[in-house]
Amino acid sequence: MKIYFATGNQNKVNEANIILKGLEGYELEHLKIPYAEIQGTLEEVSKVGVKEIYNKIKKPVIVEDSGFFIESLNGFPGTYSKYVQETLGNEKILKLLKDEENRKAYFKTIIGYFDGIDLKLFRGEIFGSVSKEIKTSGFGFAYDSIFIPEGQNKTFAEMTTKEKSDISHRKLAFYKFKSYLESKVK
Ligand SMILES: O=c1[nH]c(=O)c2ncn([C@@H]3O[C@H](COP(=O)(O)OP(=O)(O)OP(=O)(O)O)[C@@H](O)[C@H]3O)c2[nH]1
Ligand SMILES: [Mg+2]
Repeated sequence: MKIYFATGNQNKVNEANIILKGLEGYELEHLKIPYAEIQGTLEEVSKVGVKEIYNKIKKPVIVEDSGFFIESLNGFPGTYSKYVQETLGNEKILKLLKDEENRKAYFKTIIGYFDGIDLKLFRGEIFGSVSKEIKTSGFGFAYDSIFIPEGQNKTFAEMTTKEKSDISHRKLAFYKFKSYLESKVK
């Protein structure tokens, strides 16, 4: 069965394909249809977005809304992560955190699934800290070069996409989605 993934972010599709590798009976197809991202939580954006796309294609579909949340900045940039990444960027984010002791941060992903009957949300989060400098080996995207997952000594951008996808917020959310799909097949 084909499931459509409506996103404008190829990085998400790449990571989702790695995570869902080996899933029997389903095939994920990238759909480059945009959807309105309401001002709200990741959960609200995903719920409204997945219904909007379903109503256009009338086929099982997922959307994914994610964000990067910095504790000492009261959760900023959160649901505005894309806009903040495009306007401020990592250099200025690190400037905001200059001399800040509390470097705690986390990524959160919500996958919204709708097939016309079932509306489901799948959440993934990974906690860690903001690095003191931009560190990359050329992997990852956006905030990956300033985020060090808990228990690791390198940023997401210093990890290969496979290494990141073994532990990321996206992995956890897609893993729950995969378990849900496998339970439907039974
Ligand atoms: O360093 C990062 N590692 C990640 O793994 C990651 N996942 C999301 N993000 C950031 O948060 C925004 C979410 O915005 P977002 O979920 O609306 O995605 P998007 O607008 O890029 O695509 P989409 O909405 O078409 O799916 C994105 O633009 C990125 O800046 C990430 N940053
Ligand atoms: Mg978006």
